[in-house]
Amino acid sequence: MDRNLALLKVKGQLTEHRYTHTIGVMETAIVLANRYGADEKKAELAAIFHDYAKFRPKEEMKQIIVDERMDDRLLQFNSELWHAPVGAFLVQKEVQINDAEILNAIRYHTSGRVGMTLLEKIIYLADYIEPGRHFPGVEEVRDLADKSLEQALIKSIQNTILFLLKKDQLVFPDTVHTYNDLMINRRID
Ligand SMILES: Nc1ncnc2c1ncn2[C@@H]1O[C@H](COP(=O)(O)OP(=O)(O)O)[C@@H](O)[C@H]1O
Ligand SMILES: [Fe+2]
Repeated sequence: MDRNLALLKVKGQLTEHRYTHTIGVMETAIVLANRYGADEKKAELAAIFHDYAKFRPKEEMKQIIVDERMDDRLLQFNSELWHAPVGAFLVQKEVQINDAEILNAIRYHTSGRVGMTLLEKIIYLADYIEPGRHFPGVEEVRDLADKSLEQALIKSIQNTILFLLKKDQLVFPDTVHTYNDLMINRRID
C-alpha cells in the first residue's frame, strides 16, 4: 500500500496530536530501517498503523481480546496495552494488511516480546524516540540509537519499566521477559 493511502486510512482513526506522533514514528522508523538493514516499506507501513486502535472504546478492545482468544492476561493489566494486539487484528481486518511481519510489529509495539524481530525492534524504538517525544532520558536513547539498536532498545525498556514502578503501576511481565531476553543475548561491541 502506498504511503499516502495508508496515511489517509489511519488519519480518521486518530486525533491530530496522535497523527503527528504517527508521522514522527514513520520518519524515524524509515531512518532506523535503513541504518539497521530492515525493509523500509514494511517499517513505513507498520509505523503508520502502529496506533490504529489507540482510540477504540475499551469495551470494544476487551471484546476483541476475548473473542479472538488473545492473551487474556492483558485484561488484568493497564488497558493502554490493549491497543497494540487489537490494532494488529483490526489493521488486518479493516485495512487488509496481511503481512505477518508488519502485523507483529504493530502487535508487540507496546509490550515487546521475547525474540523480537528486527522490524519489531525498530517500531518499538521509533515509537519511543520520534522527534515529538519529550521526556527525561529520551535524548540518551536517541544517541544510543545512532550506534546500537540493541542498546537503545534495552535502555528504552529499562526506562519504561522504571517509569511504571515509580508510578506504582503493574508491569505486564512480557516486557520484563523482553528485557531479560535482550540482556542475555546482548553483544558487547
Ligand atoms: N509492561 C507494561 N505494563 C504496563 N504498562 C505498560 C507496559 N509497557 C508499556 N506500558 C504502558 O503502555 C502505554 C502505551 O505505550 P505505547 O503503545 O508504547 O505508547 P503510546 O502511548 O504512544 O501508544 C504507556 O503508558 C506505557 O507506560
Ligand atoms: Fe501505541
